[in-house]
Amino acid sequence: KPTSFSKASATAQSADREHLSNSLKNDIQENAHPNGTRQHLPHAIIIGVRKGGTRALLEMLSLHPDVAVADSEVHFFDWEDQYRKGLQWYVNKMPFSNPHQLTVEKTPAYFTSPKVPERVFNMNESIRLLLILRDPIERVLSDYTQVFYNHKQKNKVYPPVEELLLKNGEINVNYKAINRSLYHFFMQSWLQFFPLNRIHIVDGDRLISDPFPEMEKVERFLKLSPQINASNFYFNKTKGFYCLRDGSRDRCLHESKGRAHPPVNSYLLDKLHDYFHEPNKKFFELVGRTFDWH
Ligand SMILES: Nc1ncnc2c1ncn2[C@@H]1O[C@H](COP(=O)(O)OS(=O)(=O)O)[C@@H](OP(=O)(O)O)[C@H]1O
Repeated sequence: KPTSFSKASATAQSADREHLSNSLKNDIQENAHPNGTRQHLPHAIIIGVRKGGTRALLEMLSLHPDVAVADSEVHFFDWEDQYRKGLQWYVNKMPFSNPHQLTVEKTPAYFTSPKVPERVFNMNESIRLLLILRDPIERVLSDYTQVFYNHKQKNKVYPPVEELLLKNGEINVNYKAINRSLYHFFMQSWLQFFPLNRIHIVDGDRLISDPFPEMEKVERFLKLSPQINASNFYFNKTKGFYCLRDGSRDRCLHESKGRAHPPVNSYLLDKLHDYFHEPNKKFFELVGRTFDWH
């Protein structure tokens, strides 16, 4: 059990716990399909980070025959109205799978949502968690780009990136995209409920540049037989990213994945590097590992 188990116990009276006891895990119907497949609570969850490469990770994991993935983001633990629907609702969102398969869902917002670590712990304290992180500055720019395009789709204007990143000449710490890249802050919350060896961190920058070795590590963490191969990946020059090859089927990620980021001048980049230096260091200490972040 995590060392902070007593902390979790102390909050056992919380509304969440009561809510969960109303939908006891034993009462859950693992809906059976006539073909023998069933829906299960997830054995592993990709908890984030937003824009870290969560979709790529899920798609790459689904190359494995012993993995069944929920295609859409479920947002069970982070959206109050969904969480109130209870675990049966959650199971109903899961894919039908064979007995030998692991069920996996991904919701990138879980990592940064304050109530989620305890809620996941209450469901299954020995669940395996996958966290994909990339250079915090790249993540900020990717986050900005995502929101920029969301606005564009609705014919709305969105401020230039510099305007959001800076306030009175300093990094705007209230800008959400900056805040979400403070990995050490959110990681601390997860480590209050889960030991480090239950959280596998995927290097999102490496998943982009050379996905196969990262996926081998994921297979090992999930105790899956090594079935994903280097031949499952090929570099698509037009897309500028690796795409997947599954039997004779080739597929790249959606065009919204791998978009160009706005150019940022070197003055602002230096400021961002300075700003993230300490938080990154704290994160490396927390997880006992370093990453090639600039
Ligand atoms: N193989 C491959 N193909 C395309 N894109 C890839 C791939 N591997 C990782 N990525 C990176 O994934 C980034 C999007 O991250 P997420 O899927 O976590 O975004 S989201 O939070 O679900 O919106 C996305 O961010 P952007 O480059 O900013 O679009 C990609 O850099």
